[in-house]
Amino acid sequence: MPHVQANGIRLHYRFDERRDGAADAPVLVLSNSLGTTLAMWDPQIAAFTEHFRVLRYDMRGHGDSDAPDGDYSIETLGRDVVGLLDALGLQRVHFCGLSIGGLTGQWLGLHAAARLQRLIVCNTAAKIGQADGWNARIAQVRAKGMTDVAAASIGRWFTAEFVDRDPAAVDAVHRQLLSLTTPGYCGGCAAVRDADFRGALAAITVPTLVVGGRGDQVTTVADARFIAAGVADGRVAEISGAHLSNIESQAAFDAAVLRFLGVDVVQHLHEDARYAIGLARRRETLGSAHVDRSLQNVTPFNAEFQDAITRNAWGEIWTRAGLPGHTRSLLTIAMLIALGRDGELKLHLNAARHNGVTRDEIKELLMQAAIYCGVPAANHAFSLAAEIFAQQDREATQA
Ligand SMILES: O=C(O)CC1=CCC(=O)O1
Repeated sequence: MPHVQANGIRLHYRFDERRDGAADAPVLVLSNSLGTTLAMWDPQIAAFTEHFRVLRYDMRGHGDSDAPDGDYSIETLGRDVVGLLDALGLQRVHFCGLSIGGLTGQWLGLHAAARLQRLIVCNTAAKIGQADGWNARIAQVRAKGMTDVAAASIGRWFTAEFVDRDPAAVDAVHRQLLSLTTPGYCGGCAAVRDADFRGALAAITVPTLVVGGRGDQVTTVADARFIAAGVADGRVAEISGAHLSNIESQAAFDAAVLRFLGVDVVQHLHEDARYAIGLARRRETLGSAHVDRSLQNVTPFNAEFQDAITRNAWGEIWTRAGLPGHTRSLLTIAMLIALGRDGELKLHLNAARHNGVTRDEIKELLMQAAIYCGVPAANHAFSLAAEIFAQQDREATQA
């Protein structure tokens, strides 16, 4: 288990060479979230080492790195990274950090830009949470240890659907949380509590990708958009999943990061990965119940068609970064009205709410359709929409 002496502590790291052994390949550094270890990046290693040498480390207070007593700061965590790079003789790297790792990334973008080629900050914000909340969490861990906080974290970090689908992956993260010491975890909480980059983002000039999880309630897609709009050269990739989106939506996460780092993902994406990305996007838009029904109804006759829809419609087009899901839903409804395809139209009138489309927006769309598709088409669409809304209301009262 290699360690370096960096910024006054022993920092544990792991360096995975590129698959083909290219010693001069660019380096991608991965920085973990509060409460996890460098093992949180296990799902990424196979795809990332196809293209990069991958350096991951346990942030101070976590895993096998030293956990000194006292409050940490994001500046200290940033200087740990600079110390790690110096110790390993690495001048410039790509840096990818999640949550507190994304705060560290913002600090590096401001104070160590010369060391960065490209910056990726994931499931993070310019400011995460409020001081009161962090102080309460610190007090809870000091009084009772990690048990309750670990259970609550799992509830925030993954969607319920993922907890059911992949309990082993969730359990691995739970064990990382339980392995932490009180000083290590509380020191990290203090660093998050005190970090606020809201007024400083414009000074980050390194090209930056901000990855946001559509199901992330901790650091939202709105937080991701705020960072991307604030830095000089930013863009957002919205993917499925909650806070630990690299685990929950591995294929989409890998694709977003690799695309930003210049890998021709369309070429490189394995069909299984495209299927996984597509299935997650399809579930998110149409709802898991509908997708489960479709999968249960697969027959030898329609299996290849179902597979093609998942990979192409959902894995390739609905996941493209160029338009938000909200716009794609509105466009899809408009096209289905024009084509007069009632079955698909009802499906998307029902699903659009999952992409943030409101009933008022659907009404406006139907008014517009009355001009461009004709009054009979819009009239019919109004009655289908009314049917769908009534059904949604019935389901809401039954729930
Ligand atoms: O602990 C959480 O739920 C969220 C979090 C904030 C910073 C981090 O790394 O995780």
